[in-house]
Amino acid sequence: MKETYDVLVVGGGPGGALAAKAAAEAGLSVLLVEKRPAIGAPVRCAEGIGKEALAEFIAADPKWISADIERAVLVGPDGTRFTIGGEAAGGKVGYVLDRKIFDRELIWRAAEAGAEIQVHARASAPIIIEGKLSGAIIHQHGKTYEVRAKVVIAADGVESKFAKWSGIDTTVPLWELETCAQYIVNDIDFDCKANVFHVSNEACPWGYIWIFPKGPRCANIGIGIAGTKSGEGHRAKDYLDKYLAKEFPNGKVTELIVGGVSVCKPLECTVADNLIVVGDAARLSDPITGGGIYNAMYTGNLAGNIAATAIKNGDTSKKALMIYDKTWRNGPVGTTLARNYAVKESFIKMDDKKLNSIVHSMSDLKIDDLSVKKLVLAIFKANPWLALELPHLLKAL
Ligand SMILES: Cc1cc2nc3c(=O)[nH]c(=O)nc-3n(C[C@H](O)[C@H](O)[C@H](O)COP(=O)(O)OP(=O)(O)OC[C@H]3O[C@@H](n4cnc5c(N)ncnc54)[C@H](O)[C@@H]3O)c2cc1C
Repeated sequence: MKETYDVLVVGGGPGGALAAKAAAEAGLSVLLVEKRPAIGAPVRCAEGIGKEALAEFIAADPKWISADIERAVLVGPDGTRFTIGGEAAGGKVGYVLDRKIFDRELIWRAAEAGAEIQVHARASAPIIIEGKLSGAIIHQHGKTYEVRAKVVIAADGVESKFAKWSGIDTTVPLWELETCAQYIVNDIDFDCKANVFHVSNEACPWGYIWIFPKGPRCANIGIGIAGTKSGEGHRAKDYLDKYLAKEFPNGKVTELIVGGVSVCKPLECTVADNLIVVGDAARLSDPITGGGIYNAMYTGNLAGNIAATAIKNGDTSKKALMIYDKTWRNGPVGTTLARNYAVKESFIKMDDKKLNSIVHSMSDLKIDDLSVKKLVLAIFKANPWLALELPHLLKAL
């Protein structure tokens, strides 16, 4: 590890990897530090991503794809199913990744572009000189390093501390932090071409249960519930155990993971002097699905490029970096997050009777793609009472 770099990236997930790659490709000296000893492990993810979203950054490769997904199925509290996909989705839909391999591939590409990668290297504090962020203290193998950088990219995920240390309020309200548990379940009979989402206040309050195939007889089966709904005897894992006992009593569990997903609004501002915040650290996971791989890749790539321009122009002030914040916020990522936050706020608090009514009406719908906007408009059409109950949601579309 050297003492000085142009860019220091904190975190080796998809956001950090894309940031490091973009900055290195622009000719900058880049150090990426990852606190865990291995990139991509342990996996804290259900690993689903849309095909088109993925293709923006990397061509699909069977070595890190676990399953090719042809349809999505929404299951209501009473078991009513709404399926979308197949021809209606133009044969696209998504993949379930193998993130242990996928995350390593992304990091490898950053390294290939020239970024230095250090694992088991934890950023523990920012270096502040004359009131300005100037690098970070890094701990690795019992040694402490002072690493200076012109720009730090905080890609340290949902548990992010770096932005907070640098003066940005990153607090996630407990009710907007989904607490998740997921098993890899083997030896099960199920539709291995479908990602399944169950909604039910009784079975998964203020969240959902997912079944994402990993292979013909194997799936990630998990649950996210609102932090405020979790407690002794009814933690995410307790709900998941109940679900598994009912739906897949003979499934063989080979892995358990737990984790958190923020479903709040993005940070009010994602830059500061010499700092850019990306991905989950910027609270950019989708408020409805909790998905954040694409948004992390998108903002990581953008951050690497903006950092390169700012450094070349000799101005890495908050004002100069604001173009990063404006670009993602005013583009498709920001507008989708804002709309889906409004959708989530309205739907999450509905009782099971209302959820059933919506899923029943959806099961009769004929819509031609997976867009949330089209789906919500169609639901409103079939459930006119929603327009009275949720007028602000129509405006947000
Ligand atoms: C149970 C669960 C299921 C999910 N399912 C999906 C899904 O199906 N699809 C989807 O798109 N998204 C899903 N997500 C969300 C997805 O995992 C994240 O949105 C995505 O990984 C964000 O990427 P990132 O690079 O911002 O952060 P991360 O991938 O979290 O990477 C951050 C990295 O920073 C490292 N780090 C943290 N602090 C430091 C430090 N101080 N020093 C050095 N390194 C540090 C961490 O170890 C970590 O490796 C799920 C999340 C959970 C918890």
